[in-house]
Amino acid sequence: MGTVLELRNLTIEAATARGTQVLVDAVDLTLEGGEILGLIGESGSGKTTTVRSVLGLLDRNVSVASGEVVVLGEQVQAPGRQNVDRVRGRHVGMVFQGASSSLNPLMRVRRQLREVVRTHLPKLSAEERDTRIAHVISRMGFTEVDRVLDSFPHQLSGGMRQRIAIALAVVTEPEVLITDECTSALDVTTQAEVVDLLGSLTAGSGMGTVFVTHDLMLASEICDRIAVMYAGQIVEMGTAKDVVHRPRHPYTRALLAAIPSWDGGEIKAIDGAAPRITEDWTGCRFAPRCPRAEQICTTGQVPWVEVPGGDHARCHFALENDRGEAFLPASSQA
Ligand SMILES: Nc1ncnc2c1ncn2[C@@H]1O[C@H](COP(=O)(O)OP(=O)(O)OP(=O)(O)O)[C@@H](O)[C@H]1O
Repeated sequence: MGTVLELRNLTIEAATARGTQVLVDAVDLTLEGGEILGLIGESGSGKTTTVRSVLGLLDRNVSVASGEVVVLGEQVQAPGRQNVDRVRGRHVGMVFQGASSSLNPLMRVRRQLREVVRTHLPKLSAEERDTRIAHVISRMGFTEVDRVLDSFPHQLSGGMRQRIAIALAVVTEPEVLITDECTSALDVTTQAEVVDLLGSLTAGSGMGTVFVTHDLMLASEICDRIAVMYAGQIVEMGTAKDVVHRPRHPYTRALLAAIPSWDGGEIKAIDGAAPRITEDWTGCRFAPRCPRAEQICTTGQVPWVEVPGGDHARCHFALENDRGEAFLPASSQA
């Protein structure tokens, strides 16, 4: 289906009163049409900044310092260059936490959808536009299409509103869908419905979805691949199955250990906090909190290690567990 989004060696910095802070550091990611890529990590790890760069929505003091963002083969972000307007809304759709950020409370759903289609697909006739709108609403799982289209947002439940927000994002049939904590404000049942919906919209389509969440278990349910972010870097990248069942980075293992009832055992919070990253930082960012850290981890570059099976981890000890024992081959761990 082809690559729809690439982040190449993307570094994003913020100018702050305390000097330059590196928010996203040399991130490489690709998204294929038809796949869901999870971007997960603790609050402050740089997930939102990463995806906002794709949408051209960085804060005024934040900018791309090096690298590039490429959508459908076209560079849309690079240092001193931003060309996002052509793709945003038309080729890149977005859904954020809480539908209220994308819905206009004063407009009926039908009018909101019409405005999006009119803006991004001006050549469609009124009839084609309305056919597309009715179609997208039924794809969202609504059976009473007209009733939903004639509603104001406040007349719908939270889960329905979030599905309308998704409809607004996909009505133009974008190749890239960015979702940022789009299920966080929902109860568990509604969350599952929205996750299923994203799965069915993406699978087998030409659209790739980036699913940003702090919830590793939720990501493992919906995503094909998962990228784990820590202090601005991708520290592990692999298939969802491998990242959850054979985590290669101590941070990923710590995230899993912090999940209630993951293995029925004790929940272990990750002590300490992620460091503030400046341009002269060296060594592994997780080393101060890592149970496996040794002297080598505190200086120099940390290698991006390919592990058998094709996944990657940014760790000197990616081939060992926290006790320093070599991992068994995947085939013997089932
Ligand atoms: N405009 C800004 N100026 C300075 N620092 C910023 C700015 N915006 C974000 N940051 C910092 O960048 C880091 C990454 O923030 P970001 O929101 O991308 O993380 P996140 O992983 O998405 O977290 P969350 O889940 O809480 O949204 C944080 O330390 C944050 O404080």
